Amino acid sequence: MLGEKELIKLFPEFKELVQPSGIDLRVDEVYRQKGPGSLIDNEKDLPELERLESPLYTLEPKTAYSVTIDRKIKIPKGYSMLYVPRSTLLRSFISIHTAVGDPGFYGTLQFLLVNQGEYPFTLRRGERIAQGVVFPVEGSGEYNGSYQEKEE
Ligand SMILES: O=c1ccn([C@H]2C[C@H](O)[C@@H](COP(=O)(O)OP(=O)(O)OP(=O)(O)O)O2)c(=O)[nH]1
Repeated sequence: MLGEKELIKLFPEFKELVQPSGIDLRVDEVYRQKGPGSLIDNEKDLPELERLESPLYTLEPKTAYSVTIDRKIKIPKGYSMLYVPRSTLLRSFISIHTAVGDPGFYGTLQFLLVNQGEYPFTLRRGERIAQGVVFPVEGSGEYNGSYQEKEE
């Protein structure tokens, strides 16, 4: 796992968010599901989303939300990222579900956030909700899938 010094070199645009062993990630937009979806023969039909008004998001009990992270990230070739929740959210009955960040990915990260509790939870746009931890990967190629965005 990479530490602070290496992380600042690899992710200079996240400098102020670098922690001893990861990068803090802040919530940007929050969406509710608006319709059905499917995955059949690897054909994706993602559910329609409805954006919640910011900056104060009210997360209703037993409800799932799709959330974006507040700046685009470039994962350099030769490295992967895993995303883990901020423990304050877990202590508040909020879970965050994430996948792997691939070498070469550029774009907006999107996580699933679920209020598992019995009461509403209020989250402000820009709060830190997760941490990305980075590992070197040997012999990797680069991600070029459907969520890859064009680098500016
Ligand atoms: O929780 C996560 C984890 C990763 N990513 C980003 C970075 C990752 O490189 C990219 C693609 O993730 P993955 O390979 O898991 O997605 P897929 O469904 O297999 O996409 P594709 O079909 O385009 O390969 O999405 C997220 O937005 N959220």
